[in-house]
Amino acid sequence: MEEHSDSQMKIEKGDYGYVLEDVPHLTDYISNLNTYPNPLRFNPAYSVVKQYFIDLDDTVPEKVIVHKNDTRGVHFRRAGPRQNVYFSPDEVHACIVTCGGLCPGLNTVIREIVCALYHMYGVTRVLGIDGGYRGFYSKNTRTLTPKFVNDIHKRGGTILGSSRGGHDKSKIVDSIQDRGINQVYIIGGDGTQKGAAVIFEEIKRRGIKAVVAGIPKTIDNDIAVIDKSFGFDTAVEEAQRAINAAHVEAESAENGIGVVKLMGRYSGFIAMYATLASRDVDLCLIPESPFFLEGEGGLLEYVEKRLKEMGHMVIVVAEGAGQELVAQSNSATAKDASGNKLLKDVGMWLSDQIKAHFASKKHMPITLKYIDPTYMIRAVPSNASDNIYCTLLAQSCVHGAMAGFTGFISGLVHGRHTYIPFSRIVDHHNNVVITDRMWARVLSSTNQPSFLRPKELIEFQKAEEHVLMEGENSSSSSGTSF
Ligand SMILES: Nc1ncnc2c1ncn2[C@@H]1O[C@H](COP(=O)(O)OP(=O)(O)OP(=O)(O)O)[C@@H](O)[C@H]1O
Ligand SMILES: O=P(O)(O)OC[C@H]1O[C@](O)(CO)[C@@H](O)[C@@H]1O
Ligand SMILES: [Mg+2]
Repeated sequence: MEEHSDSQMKIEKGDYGYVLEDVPHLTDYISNLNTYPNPLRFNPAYSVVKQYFIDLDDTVPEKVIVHKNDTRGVHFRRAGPRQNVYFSPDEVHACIVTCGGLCPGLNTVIREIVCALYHMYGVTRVLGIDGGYRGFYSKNTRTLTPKFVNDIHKRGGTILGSSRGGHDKSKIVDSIQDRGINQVYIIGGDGTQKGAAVIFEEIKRRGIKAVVAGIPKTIDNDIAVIDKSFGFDTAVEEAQRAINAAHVEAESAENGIGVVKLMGRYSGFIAMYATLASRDVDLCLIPESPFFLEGEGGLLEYVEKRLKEMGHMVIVVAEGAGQELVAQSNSATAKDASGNKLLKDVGMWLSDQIKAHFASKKHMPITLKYIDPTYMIRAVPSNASDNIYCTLLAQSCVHGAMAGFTGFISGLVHGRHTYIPFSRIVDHHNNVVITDRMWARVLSSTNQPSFLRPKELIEFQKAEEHVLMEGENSSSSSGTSF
């Protein structure tokens, strides 16, 4: 195998077009490190497992749908415990931080990192950093023990608190160095993982023996490469409650309309999945699919038609949908502390537009109820399947850190736990591909028009072909496509 690496990527190439997009390791920049037998060998629960340790060469392919003449393509290192580790248990001083918006499952991930460190590896020093990145240099820490975290997975939010903004590289790495922290677990979204990559580079530059490991988080489910982000299923499940309420309200009134706004800043995965799960939705609007209100084939014409047919309708709108239309009536833009654009309230705007349209149609009075459950769907504790998923992500992350890997996130790729370099997930988002079959399923379930004129449709198809030719997997790189 020949090895190519630069500061961004560590790539190994093998036969038949095999590519390993590897993650950094402490030995890349520190020589003569001691190794120790993995303590799991002596753990009564795990020592009975036939082949518990991961083969050093195990990797997971990025693409599973292949053709006869395809090259083997990109692979990621398989996650899991290694025979030998690069830390002795009493040497480890770990810390955990949560950043960005809330997401169901954050507390489960915290709990399971602490428990894996204690129970699998015999580590007893774990710190919680309060209030996101700025907590490293402006707040007190708290000691995390299995007893302290025992019940936290039953609560929504994060016991550590979270924040946006406040990423100061030097102050954060100074704090890590001053406290003697040598394992940094960072849970957060794309912004957080960009920040984690910067921390990793600085730690490496200073030559410190400390690993940086991320667990990607966002209920929007738009993180590249991975099958699905934790908390997404819970959020979709919770969204059903709002959609049900909207349906009940709409059905009970003459020409009743229920409008539900769901999260999704750049991508419509929550809206799309909540719509498909519910089957009560007549119109689903997402950021990826443009729409227009007035005239033939427009949204208002469809609403009128649907009301005439059914007597009621339910609309689900992702918060990032139609932002360019809303901006025409309200052009002020603001940003949050992390520099993310603050969105206009498309749900309220859409409700007003629909009301105004029907106000002029005296023969067709409507009753519209607007439900905004945005924060309710992310503030709940994670459901059963997300709890298990969070547990495995946390354990994988701990195994990787103990094995000396650094600058990685732990993520599920086609059902296998892997270590993925930061650079692969921070550079672009996953989006709903509206020329994929999944979006077609939504259109056929709601019966809504696509709002795309033939010329626009051709442009979307061309853009998608271009992405595929560049070797990307489009939305099927995410396990959210079937
Ligand atoms: N490019 C960057 N470099 C360094 N730090 C960053 C960068 N982008 C964001 N951060 C830091 O990461 C933290 C979280 O970022 P952000 O508020 O964008 O949330 P996120 O992790 O993307 O999660 P969410 O899914 O809620 O958007 C903030 O403290 C922010 O300062
Ligand atoms: O109001 P906050 O906390 O900034 O979070 C809102 C954002 O968080 C997200 O869930 C991203 O994770 C977006 O969908 C949403 O725009
Ligand atoms: Mg983000």
